[in-house]
Amino acid sequence: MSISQLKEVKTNQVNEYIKNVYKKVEERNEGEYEFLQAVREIFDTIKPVLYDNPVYMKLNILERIVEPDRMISFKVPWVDDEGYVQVNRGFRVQFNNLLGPYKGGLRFHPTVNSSIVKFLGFEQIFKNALTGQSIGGGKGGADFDPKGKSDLEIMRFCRSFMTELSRHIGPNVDVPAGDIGVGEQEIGYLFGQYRKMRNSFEPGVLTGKPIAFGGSLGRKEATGYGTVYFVKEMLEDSNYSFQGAKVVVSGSGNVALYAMEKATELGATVVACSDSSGCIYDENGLDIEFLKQIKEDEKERVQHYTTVYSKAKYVEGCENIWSFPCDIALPCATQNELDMDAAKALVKNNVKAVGEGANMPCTYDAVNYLLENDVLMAPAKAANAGGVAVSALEMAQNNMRTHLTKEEVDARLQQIMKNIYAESIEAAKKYDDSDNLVVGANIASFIKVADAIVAQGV
Ligand SMILES: NC(=O)C1=CN([C@@H]2O[C@H](COP(=O)(O)OP(=O)(O)OC[C@H]3O[C@@H](n4cnc5c(N)ncnc54)[C@H](O)[C@@H]3O)[C@@H](O)[C@H]2O)C=CC1
Ligand SMILES: O=C(O)CCC(=O)C(=O)O
Repeated sequence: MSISQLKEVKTNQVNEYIKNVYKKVEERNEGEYEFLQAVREIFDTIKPVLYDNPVYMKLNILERIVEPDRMISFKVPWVDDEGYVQVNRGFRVQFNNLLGPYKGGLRFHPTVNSSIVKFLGFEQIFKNALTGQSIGGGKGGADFDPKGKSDLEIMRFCRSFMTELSRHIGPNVDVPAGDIGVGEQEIGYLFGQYRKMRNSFEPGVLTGKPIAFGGSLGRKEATGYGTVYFVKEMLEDSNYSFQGAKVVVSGSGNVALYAMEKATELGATVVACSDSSGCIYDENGLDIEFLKQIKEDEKERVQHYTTVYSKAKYVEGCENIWSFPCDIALPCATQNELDMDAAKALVKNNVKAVGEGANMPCTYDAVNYLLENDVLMAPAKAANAGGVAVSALEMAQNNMRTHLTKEEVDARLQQIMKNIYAESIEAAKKYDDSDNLVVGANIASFIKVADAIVAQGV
């Protein structure tokens, strides 16, 4: 057999293996579109690694990686302010703990279901591997909508949620944190109930805690800052920077606010942001301090911004955010918020770079369209890994009963984001002969997890 024939045989074996495993994943997870989307993106990008390491196929790494260690689903009854009992469904997926305790956030949002939790948990495995810290992959949440609930209702919900979750987690077992709808306040209530259930003060069981009982300085800012640090590395490689750039950010929650703050600090003008109702736009730049005040302290909608800044424009409908011209787009709200139409609008307006602050914010076809049109693409697994990386620093501080300063955390975060960029670009060049960071981040993280599976046996 000639060398080219041999290569063809090997390529066919890889394609056949991937096709067969994906078919099983589809059958086992019918209708779980977000999860299937996340799996497909990994499978489509790691072919060269399987080609070079056939042992991964012999040991059936793909089928082992896509099946969670366990998926927990539970009832969360709670009493509303009118005295009625409400029931929600809670979830925790413990995907794998090959590299460290299961680690990943909790999301409280009405759309939470097993597909959402599994896609997030699956992404978390690879993201956490990229951080270079000892953390495995997990995620959780509930179909509870905190919007419009009183503080007391949120507290009662959190305490009921933790009553069940507490039996499945622990500082060396599984360490949840925040995500959409779960911030410092919810983590505080969850921690309070865990402490009561266990009669034990174990700060390392949750991250994103208030500073007073073991939270890390810099955790609140870490995901947004980290996204901007990653995009900065990517831009610099193309002789470009945030200085003077026009930036559009979707969302106005934890990730979005701190991405806007850091981009502004680096000399960019943030011209637009959004919430689930609509967008605000000001070509002269938004006042980020004021935005933080209305979102974090006053819990207002973004439209409220225009009551003080009358020159800013409010546009109904969050999907309109991508029609505002910009050099850099940072989707920081939710999954699949940037679709093909949005990608086309961005390309038409000559966008230079897209940095994913949210998890899987771009649809599969949008990512490919952006790449085909030479837009620099910072994929979520790499770009938003700063939050969980600082969570791991919080765990380390809790273990050692010590505190890092905000400056120390920020310096560590910057170095971690630089390392993730370097590893991802190196893998892209080695396996894909390209600068494609989507491929690079997937391959760099996949190899770490696959090697751990091999080393730890069946
Ligand atoms: N909080 C963290 O440390 C991390 C969060 N992420 C991801 O970042 C994204 C945002 O999370 P957080 O900022 O923590 O949540 P958050 O609850 O603080 O904020 C979410 C924001 O998005 C807005 N929103 C929801 N759907 C929207 C839509 N379709 N269009 C525009 N805005 C919309 C909400 O109004 C809110 O302002 C999520 O995808 C999350 O999984 C990723 C890594 C870490
Ligand atoms: O800080 C953490 O543990 C998790 C953050 C998170 O949920 C994420 O990276 O998507």
